[in-house]
Amino acid sequence: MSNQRQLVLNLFIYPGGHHEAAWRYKGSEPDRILDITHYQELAQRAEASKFDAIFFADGPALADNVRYAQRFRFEPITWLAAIAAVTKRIGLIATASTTYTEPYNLARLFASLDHLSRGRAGWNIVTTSAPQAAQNFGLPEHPPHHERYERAREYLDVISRLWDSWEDDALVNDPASGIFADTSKIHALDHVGKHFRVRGPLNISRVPQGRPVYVQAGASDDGRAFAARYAEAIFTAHQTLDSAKAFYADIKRQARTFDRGPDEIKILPGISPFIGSTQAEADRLQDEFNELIQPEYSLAQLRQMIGVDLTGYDLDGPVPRHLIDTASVRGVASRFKLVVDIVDREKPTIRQLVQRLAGARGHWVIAGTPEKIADNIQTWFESGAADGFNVMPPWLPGGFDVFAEQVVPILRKRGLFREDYTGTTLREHYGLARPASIYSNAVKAIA
Ligand SMILES: Cc1cc2nc3c(=O)[nH]c(=O)nc-3n(C[C@H](O)[C@H](O)[C@H](O)COP(=O)(O)O)c2cc1C
Repeated sequence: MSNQRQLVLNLFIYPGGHHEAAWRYKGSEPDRILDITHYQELAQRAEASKFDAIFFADGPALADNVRYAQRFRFEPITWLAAIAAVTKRIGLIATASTTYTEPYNLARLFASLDHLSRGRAGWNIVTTSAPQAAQNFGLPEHPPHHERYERAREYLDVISRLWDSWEDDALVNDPASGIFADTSKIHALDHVGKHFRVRGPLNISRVPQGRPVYVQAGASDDGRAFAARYAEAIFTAHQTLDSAKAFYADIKRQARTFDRGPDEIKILPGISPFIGSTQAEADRLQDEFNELIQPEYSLAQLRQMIGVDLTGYDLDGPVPRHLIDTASVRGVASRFKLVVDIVDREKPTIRQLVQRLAGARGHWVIAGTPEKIADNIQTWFESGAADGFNVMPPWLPGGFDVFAEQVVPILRKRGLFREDYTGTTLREHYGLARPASIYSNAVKAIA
């Protein structure tokens, strides 16, 4: 294996593809959106390309305008269990909310996924930004941002101790002696806090990875501080190299204040590539998708991001910047700023702006030849902007296939990406240590 620093590559699967109109594209398979074999095949393809993991986003509410786009959600942990059954190495990252779940239940779900997959589970920790979720849980309103993070911090302390509550050698399972478990190595938490009261211990032995890999995607001050303290991988959205470099440096700096080294956190921006044999062909492909967008959907998305409804405005006229009130941020603060920066930097028409966001909701969308995509990936990777990427194909499966067949070999030839797996767990793919239970002492480094 090359001892050169290697890229992390995840396949970020959005049912129907990341471009909002992907389901209408001639190369898509819209009728397979609820066909588990479609996702099993995608995972097998990602595993054949030696990707680190696949990842599903999630939220406990119908968050988008499903009249015009395939934006509903299956529950990802159950879906990943079916994918685990037909794969052996690829990591399996599911999103779950600290605001709308309870630590004990979620600890069991991820412990089951890590056991059944032999150590491939990752948890994308979200506090849930979609305010409509509150209505599904009997809350009068969506908890404010800072309160969600306060709850998330307590949540992480509790769930980490649940996963640690069986020491690694607590499970004996010895029919001869008749001892199944050494109960002196199984620990109650007796946690009483502001948000949770959890006695513990967990009702299953410690998982192969010790704990699932902690993934997070915070962007606000609270989010970044949380990520610097707990996250082992961070998903993030950036349009420019400079913005990505600034984020990368900030997180690594903050991690040091928690005595965490730079290799303990992998920073993974999203990239959504339109690939063609020439630049013109790649541009045409992107135009083909953008011609399929439906303004009713796009303007509703834009309203969620910047709090302004541009219905009725001339799509080929300028974005009315004066209507965007930067003093009172709407929606997800980081996405709000990202869109306002595009408007200020590029002065797009409304149509150009919604087309810009149609590809991946504010993530980096790039059209070009396989060499150009590989060059840009290498530049971000080598200039301190990324430890790897969440690959977000505009459409599936074709958008992933062309990346795997035409870009990955170039990265491999440049020594930037693995020829083959050297480990079997997600921690080993990411080069992360396996944490020991807090009830024992040494941190057991990976082999
Ligand atoms: C790649 C990526 C994936 C995300 N997936 C989800 C998700 O599945 N569910 C969710 O509620 N939020 C998701 N988010 C939003 C983040 O959890 C977070 O709320 C957002 O980046 C704003 O940061 P903040 O929480 O610090 O305000 C995602 C963000 C990124 C960049």
